[in-house]
Amino acid sequence: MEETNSIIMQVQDGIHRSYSDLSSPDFIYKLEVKDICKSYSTRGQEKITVLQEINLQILPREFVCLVGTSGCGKSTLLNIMAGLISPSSGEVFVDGKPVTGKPGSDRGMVFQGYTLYPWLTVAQNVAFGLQFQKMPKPQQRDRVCYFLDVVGLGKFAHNYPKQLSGGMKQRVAIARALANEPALLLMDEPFGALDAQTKEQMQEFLLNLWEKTQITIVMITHDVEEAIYLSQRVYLMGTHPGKIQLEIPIQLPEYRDLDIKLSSEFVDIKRQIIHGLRTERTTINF
Ligand SMILES: Nc1ncnc2c1ncn2[C@@H]1O[C@H](COP(=O)(O)OP(=O)(O)OP(=O)(O)O)[C@@H](O)[C@H]1O
Repeated sequence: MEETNSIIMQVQDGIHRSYSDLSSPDFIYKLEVKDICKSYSTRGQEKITVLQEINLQILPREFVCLVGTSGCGKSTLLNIMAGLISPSSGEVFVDGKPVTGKPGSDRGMVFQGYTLYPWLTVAQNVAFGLQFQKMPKPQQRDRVCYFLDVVGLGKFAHNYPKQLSGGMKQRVAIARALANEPALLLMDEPFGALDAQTKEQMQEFLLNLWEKTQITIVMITHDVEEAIYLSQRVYLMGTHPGKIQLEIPIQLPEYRDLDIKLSSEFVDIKRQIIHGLRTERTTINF
């Protein structure tokens, strides 16, 4: 392989996306987390440090998952990336620009709970953010139709959320985030509430969507198999305080089907991550 400074060196076999040359002076990470620390002051108790010196660099069009034991600070970190909460120190950059405000057209967010507005139709939910951009109505309609088709829900535009299954609701939430055309999608356990079968369908759907788009995705999950199946890199977070414990490049072909979960390569990676999580759990002092 020729590209010596490219992340594709980490991937064996299969078809690769051509990432830019990391050594180029013009190279800008899609997302860069620099020396992030976060402490909370709790009433009557001393300050707790939740995140300590977190540094991450995410490439354009990468799919990266964060895993870690409960309470290690994953959601806090994702919310800092989104600009929903401020770090105590350090900075986050998207496309080289510091993150200062709430998610907008550059950063989309999808949460675990079904965060749709129950009084709005599916189409109105997807259009919600577009109204704030003051986009003309015909353009809004086109954009909503397009993204409902992308998530396979074109026929449900006039339905209400209560008429949809859990997986369908999450697809609407993804369409709503995508409708703003973010270059970066931040997902906090988006499939955590789904049954095993729907979850696998959604994993296939998301991987397919990612393959078809240029989008960069950072996702939190408790499901180690999900993290390996979806991403190019997994970060294992340690706890008390939260920190990056291990970075695991996922050396699997980029185009994957669900059966890859049964392969020996996949199981080897799973073993590595599960051992990392176990070690972390046994070193926690409560
Ligand atoms: N607003 C807050 N004030 C005080 N402590 C907080 C606040 N938000 C989170 N914490 C604490 O920060 C730590 C990290 O929480 P966070 O939700 O980021 O963890 P997590 O890894 O996402 O957990 P889980 O996997 O269970 O969702 C926890 O100990 C939590 O109690």
